[in-house]
Amino acid sequence: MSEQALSIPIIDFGPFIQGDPTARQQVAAQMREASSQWGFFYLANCGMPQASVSEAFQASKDFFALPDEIKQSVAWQNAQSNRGYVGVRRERLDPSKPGDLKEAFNAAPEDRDASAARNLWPADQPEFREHVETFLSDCITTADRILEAFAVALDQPDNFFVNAHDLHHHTLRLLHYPPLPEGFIAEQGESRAGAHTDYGSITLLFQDDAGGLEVCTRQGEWVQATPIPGTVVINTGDLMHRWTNHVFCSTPHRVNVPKAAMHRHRYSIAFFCHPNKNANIECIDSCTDASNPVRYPPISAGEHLLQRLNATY
Ligand SMILES: O=C(O)CCC(=O)C(=O)O
Ligand SMILES: [Fe+2]
Repeated sequence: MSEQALSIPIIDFGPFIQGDPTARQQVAAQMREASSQWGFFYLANCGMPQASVSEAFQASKDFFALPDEIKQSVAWQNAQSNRGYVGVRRERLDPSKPGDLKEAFNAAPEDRDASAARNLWPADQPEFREHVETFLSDCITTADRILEAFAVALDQPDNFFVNAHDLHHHTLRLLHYPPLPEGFIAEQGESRAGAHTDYGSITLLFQDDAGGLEVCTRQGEWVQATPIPGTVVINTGDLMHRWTNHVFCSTPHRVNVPKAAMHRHRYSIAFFCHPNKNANIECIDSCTDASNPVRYPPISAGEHLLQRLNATY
C-alpha cells in the first residue's frame, strides 16, 4: 500500500457548525481538497445526534430480522418511486457481476414534495417507522450543513446547494449484508456490493464496525475505508462530478468481505442526497476556466437520476 493509500482524509466539521467565518473557510477548503483528490472523506463532529444513529441501526436490525413475507409486503416497485424492500441479489451495483449479497430498505423524506411517491411501511412496526423518520430528519439537517460547506468550498453563496435541494428528493437506505457461508465468494464472484459510483450529489454513509468498504484511488488502487467510530463517511457522486465539471471526483467504491468478517452480519446506512428533480445541473462557474472548459450540456437532476437507476436494476 502506498503512503496515500493510508490517508483517506479525516475532517473535523465542528468548527464549521460553530460558525466563525475563518474556521468555516478552513473546513470548506479541506473538503474541497478531499473531494478533488479522493471524492471521499470521514467527517468527525458532523452534528448527528448519537441516539438517533444508534436507534436507526437498531431499527434496521429489527426490520431485516422480520420474516420474509413481511419484508416482501413492502417490496420495491420501480426506479421512479425507489422505495421499500430490495431482497438479497436483487440489485447489481456492478452490472458485470452477479446480484449483490445484501438486502436493503429505501425510504425518503415526505415533508416537502406532496407529489412524490409515498414510503412503504410494514404493518404493525410503529417503532421502525418512528426511528427511521427521526433519522431521516436528522440526516436532512446534517446534509444541509454539509452542502453549505460545499458551497463555501466552491465560492458560491452559502445557500447555493441547499436551495437546489430544498424539495428533499433524497433517499435513505438501510443496508444489511448477511453472513456468508465458507467459499461462497470464490465460487461465484459475488461481493457484498459491486464496484460502483453513487448517482447523486453527496452521500452520507454510516457504517458499523464490520469493515469491508473499499475506495478506489485516482491511481486505481483499492483502499480500505476502515470504520472510524463517531465519524460519517462523505462521498461526492456522479451528479456532483458533472456539476463541478470534474473538479470533484465520483469515486468507485465497493463492499468486499474481509475474511474475519465473513461470518458476521454487516449493517450500514446511506443517505443519498439528490437535488430537486427539476434543478438545472449546469457547470458551476468557479469550476471552469481555459484549462477546464465546460464538459457537459445542462440536464435536470431528475433525468440524470433515472438514467442511472435504469442501468442498475
Ligand atoms: O454499505 C456500504 O458501506 C456502502 C454502500 C454503498 O456504497 C451504496 O449503497 O451505494
Ligand atoms: Fe455507494
